[in-house]
Amino acid sequence: MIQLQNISKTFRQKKNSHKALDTINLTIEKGEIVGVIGSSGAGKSTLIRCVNLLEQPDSGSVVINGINLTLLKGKALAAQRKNIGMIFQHFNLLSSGTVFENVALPLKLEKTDKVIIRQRVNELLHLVGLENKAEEYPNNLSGGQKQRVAIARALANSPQILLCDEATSALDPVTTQSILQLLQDINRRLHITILLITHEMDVVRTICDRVAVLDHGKLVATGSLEELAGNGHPALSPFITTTQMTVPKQLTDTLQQEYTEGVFPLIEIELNGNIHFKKLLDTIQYEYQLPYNIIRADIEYTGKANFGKVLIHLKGSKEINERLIHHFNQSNITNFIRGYAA
Ligand SMILES: Nc1ncnc2c1ncn2[C@@H]1O[C@H](COP(=O)(O)OP(=O)(O)OP(=O)(O)O)[C@@H](O)[C@H]1O
Repeated sequence: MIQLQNISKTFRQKKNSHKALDTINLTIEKGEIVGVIGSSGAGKSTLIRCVNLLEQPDSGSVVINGINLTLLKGKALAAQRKNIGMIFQHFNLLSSGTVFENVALPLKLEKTDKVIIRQRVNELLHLVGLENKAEEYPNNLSGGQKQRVAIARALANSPQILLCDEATSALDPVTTQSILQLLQDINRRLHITILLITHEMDVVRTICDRVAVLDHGKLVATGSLEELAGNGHPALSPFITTTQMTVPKQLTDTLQQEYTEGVFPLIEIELNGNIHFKKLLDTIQYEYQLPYNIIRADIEYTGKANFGKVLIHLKGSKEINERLIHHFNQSNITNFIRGYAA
């Protein structure tokens, strides 16, 4: 179990100081996969680096399986760190060493017997599906293969915890899925606790049991995606759809900001715990009996909840369109009129 208790960290540079982490309290149970999300600069890397004390917090405690790492130094700390593997966005492999040598490195540093090293490295390469690449150099591998080598190396000392700092951010979507599958497999087979940083909601949806949302150094929400999305938690919405939906060409030709005769509102609606897509369409179609066109839809489904955005062209009379928009406003359904088009 990982317990982060009242962790704070301020970076000071000349006259400037920046509080990167502000009194973070987070507990991660053994065997969990927890994703940390937050916008750029929110403190994600700093937080994950505090877990293995690559970054020393100014105050607070990092307690792992009951041992307070923040009180340890030197050899005692090094011994505890062996229990925590880490992988990075850019893999951080030794380009002058073969795949075998890269994976063997942590064991060599431990002065492990050569026969045992060979056996263990082969086991690890088998686990990550690279048994036939042992003698290759990292430069001859794809991004996904490099990350597999990094994962094998991170597991060399049989850690109970794996920290992943944007581990799939440099990979294409298909490779991302295969690395996530590998991480999930490792979590299940070896019961390794995984704490990962990501800015991709897909990563969270694919493998995380829980998500922790950081905002300006503060932990603003924790829970399963279903819980947070189901409650329409505002902390999640920036990671779902941040950009405005583009209006297609056939509508921009007649798009105008004010209502006049012959144009109809183009309305962007946010889907969250407050409103489900199906309920939204039922309201428009059956309750208000309003003709409409769905112009764009970007929807994620998690459990019973959905979240995302839809762009709808309401084609009713001026009065009924306005009544529906009033209903949205009264019901806390976030909406934004992008203009009026024919
Ligand atoms: N070594 C450092 N010295 C000074 N400031 C730092 C240092 N490391 C991080 N910061 C600052 O602390 C804040 C949090 O940084 P951090 O890298 O943890 O954020 P992040 O959420 O991981 O961002 P990103 O998604 O862009 O990687 C940022 O404002 C950053 O500039």
